[in-house]
Amino acid sequence: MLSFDVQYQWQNFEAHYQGQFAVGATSILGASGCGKSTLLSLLGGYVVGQGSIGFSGQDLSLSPPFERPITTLFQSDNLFPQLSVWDNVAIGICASRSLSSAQKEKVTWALEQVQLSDCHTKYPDQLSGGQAQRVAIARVLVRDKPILLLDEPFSALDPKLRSDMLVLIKTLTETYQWTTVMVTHSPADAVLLGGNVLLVEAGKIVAQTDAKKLYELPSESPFCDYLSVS
Ligand SMILES: Nc1ncnc2c1ncn2[C@@H]1O[C@H](COP(=O)(O)OP(=O)(O)OP(=O)(O)O)[C@@H](O)[C@H]1O
Repeated sequence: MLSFDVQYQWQNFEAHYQGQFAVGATSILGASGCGKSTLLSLLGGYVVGQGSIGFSGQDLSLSPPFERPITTLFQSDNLFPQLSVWDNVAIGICASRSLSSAQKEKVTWALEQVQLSDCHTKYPDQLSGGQAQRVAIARVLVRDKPILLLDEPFSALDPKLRSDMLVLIKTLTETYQWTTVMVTHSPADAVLLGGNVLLVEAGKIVAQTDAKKLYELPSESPFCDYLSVS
C-alpha cells in the first residue's frame, strides 16, 4: 500500500493530496493544470512537499528519488540517445553496465517480454515512438521496483499502439503485482488500464471510482462534469 498525506505550494498553486494506492493500477484524471503531475512528482521525489509518503511500513518522504522503490516513465526522453537498446536496458540494473551472466540473462528476458529482442543493437534514433517506449518498459522490468509511475507515457503514440502499450502495462502490473499510477488526459486510457480512477481538481483528489464504472456514475459525481467537457 502506497499511502500519502502531502502538502505542496508553488507560487499561487496550493495542493494537499491524501490517499492510498493499493497494488494494481490507478489512473489520475483532471483538467490541465489541476496538479496531476505534481502528485506524481511528489511520490517520485522530484519535488518535495510537506507530510508523509509511506510504502510497506517505510517512510519515503525523506528519501531521494533513486532510493525510492519507484520507477517513472515519462511521455518521452526516457532513453539515453548515445546508448544502444541493450545498454539502455542494462543501465537499469547497473550504471556501469558491466553485468554478471545472470544480469545479462535478465536484460535478454526483459527485451523478449516487450518483443524487441531483434532490436538490441539499435540506437534510440532508429526506433519508432512505440519501440522506444517498449525499451523503457524493458528497463522498468529489470529495475524490478514495486511502484511504477507513468506521466502520460503513451500520449504521442497512435491509438492502436497506445492501446497495445496500455494492455502491456496492465498485464505486467497484474503479473508482477506492481502499484502502478498513471497520469492521463484520456478517460479511455484509464478504462483500458483498469483498476481505480481518481479525479484531481485544484490540487486535491475529489473523487474515486472503479475504472469499469467510469461511464456509469450518477450525474452528481464530480467525474460527470469532468467527462462532459473532456
Ligand atoms: N516546480 C514547478 N514549476 C513550475 N510549475 C509548477 C511547479 N510546481 C507546480 N507548478 C504549477 O502547478 C500547477 C499544476 O501543474 P501540474 O503539471 O501538476 O498539472 P497537471 O494537472 O499535470 O497539468 P497538465 O495536464 O497540463 O500536464 C500548475 O499551475 C503549474 O504551473
